[in-house]
Amino acid sequence: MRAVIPYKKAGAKSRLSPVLNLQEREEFVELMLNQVIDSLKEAGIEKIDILSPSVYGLEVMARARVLLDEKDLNEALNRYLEEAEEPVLIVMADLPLLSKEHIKEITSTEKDICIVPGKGGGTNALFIKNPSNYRVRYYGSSFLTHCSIAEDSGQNFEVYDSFMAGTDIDEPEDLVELLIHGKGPAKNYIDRKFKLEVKRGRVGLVPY
Ligand SMILES: Nc1nc2c(ncn2[C@@H]2O[C@H](COP(=O)(O)OP(=O)(O)OP(=O)(O)O)[C@@H](O)[C@H]2O)c(=O)[nH]1
Ligand SMILES: C[C@H](OP(=O)(O)O)C(=O)O
Repeated sequence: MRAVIPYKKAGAKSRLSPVLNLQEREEFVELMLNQVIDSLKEAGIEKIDILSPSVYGLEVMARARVLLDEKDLNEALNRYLEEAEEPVLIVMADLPLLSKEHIKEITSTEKDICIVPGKGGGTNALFIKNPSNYRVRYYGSSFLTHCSIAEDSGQNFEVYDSFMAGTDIDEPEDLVELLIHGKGPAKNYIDRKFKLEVKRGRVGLVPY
C-alpha cells in the first residue's frame, strides 16, 4: 500500500482569504500537510508520496517522496493511479483532524474502495485496492461522482462516516472545528490568530 497526498502550496486555500492573507494561508497549509504525514506514519504507512504541480514549499521535504506533475489535480492523480501497482490511499493535505485510527480503519475496509466524504460534497480520502480499475474526478459533488465511478466499474465501496475525517479546512467556519477539536501545529497556528466567539447557536471565530 502507498499513500499519495495531492498538494499545492502556491496560492493555497483561496477560500480562506477573508481571514488569512496569502503568506498565512501558505504557512498554514504546510502545517496541515505535515500533520497528515504524521498521521500516515503513525498509522504505519511507510510509502508516502506528495503529488504537486511544483516544488514550491517542498524544496527540503524529506518525510515523503515528492512527485511533480504540472497537470491538474485529476489528470495528475489518474496518471498516478495508472502507474500504481499496489493499493493506493489518496489523502488530501487539508485534513488536520485525520488520525492514525481513521487511517487504519479506512485502509482495513473489506470493500474494494473506501470513500471518505468531505463537507459540501467533496472527497477527503479514497482508499483504492485496485487502482488500475479506478479513476478520480474531483471538484463539484465529487463524493457522489466517486461513488458512481465505483459502481460503474463494478467495484463495491464503503462510505467512511467520520466527523473528524470528514472535516477538511476550506472555509473560515472550518477553522472553528480545528480550534475545538484539533491539536498540534496547525491548530496552534490558528489559535494564535483567532479565538472562539460563543453566542447563541453556532460557535464563531473572531480575530484577536
Ligand atoms: N497535485 C495537485 N494538488 C492540488 C492542486 N490543486 C489543489 N491541490 C490539492 O488538492 C487538495 C484539495 O484541494 P483544495 O481543497 O481545493 O485546496 P486549494 O486549491 O488550496 O483550495 P481553494 O483555493 O480554496 O480551492 C489539497 O490537498 C490541495 O493542496 C493541483 O493542481 N495539483
Ligand atoms: C478537491 C475537492 O476539494 P473541496 O473543494 O471539496 O474541498 C473535492 O474534494 O472534490
